[in-house]
Amino acid sequence: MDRAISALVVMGVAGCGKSCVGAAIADLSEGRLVEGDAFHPPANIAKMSAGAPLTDEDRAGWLVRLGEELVACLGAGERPVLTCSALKKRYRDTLRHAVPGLGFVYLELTPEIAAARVANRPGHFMPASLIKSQFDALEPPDREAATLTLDATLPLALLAERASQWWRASVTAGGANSAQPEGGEAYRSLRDASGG
Ligand SMILES: Nc1ncnc2c1ncn2[C@@H]1O[C@H](COP(=O)(O)OP(=O)(O)OP(=O)(O)O)[C@@H](O)[C@H]1O
Ligand SMILES: O=C(O)[C@H](O)[C@@H](O)[C@H](O)[C@H](O)CO
Repeated sequence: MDRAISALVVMGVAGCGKSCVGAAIADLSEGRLVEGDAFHPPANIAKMSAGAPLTDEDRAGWLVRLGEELVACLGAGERPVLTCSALKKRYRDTLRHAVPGLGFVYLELTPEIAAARVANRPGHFMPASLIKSQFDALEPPDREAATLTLDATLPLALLAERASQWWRASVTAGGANSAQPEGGEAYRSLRDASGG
């Protein structure tokens, strides 16, 4: 069944730019920004603040809650842009189960840059010491349907424009092209490597 991308998840490790890029995409696309971190239970925030990485169990309820929030937004006629690390494929599948046809924008960067960004962000609960565990858990969404991989070091405005263009294209293709992974551009796993 043809399906347009109704909602976006901006994903990647801590420090990749999910909040900044997600907000910029929401502005450009008349979407509603949903900050995934706001839905972590206090125990998860306390655990990360103490320098301990989250486990699959820690994240399970959080991901279900995020799926519910996406459904509620769509039910209210909004276009949600969710920021969520979504590090593993099964995490992304939990969100896809809640919202079929979900699009993922993956902000890719190196551990070194992620650590530097997290270290230079005073007042945020996430310590740079957890960056390695983020990459240890990361399963890049290569070859998964409806995913766009972007270089997280590109200028913020360019990242937001490319993601918004891709989302707009998916809406168009949803009416005309197959939703199969090999179908329209919006449904393939794309890597935008054209640089700045
Ligand atoms: N494209 C970019 N170029 C340069 N710096 C960026 C870019 N995107 C984000 N940053 C900077 O990197 C830091 C992390 O950005 P942001 O908080 O949006 O990442 P995040 O993925 O939401 O992090 P977390 O998952 O830890 O909340 C911030 O200081 C931000 O200003
Ligand atoms: O899945 C995770 O390990 C967590 O969601 C982290 O990614 C934090 O939410 C976020 O990055 C805070 O900085």
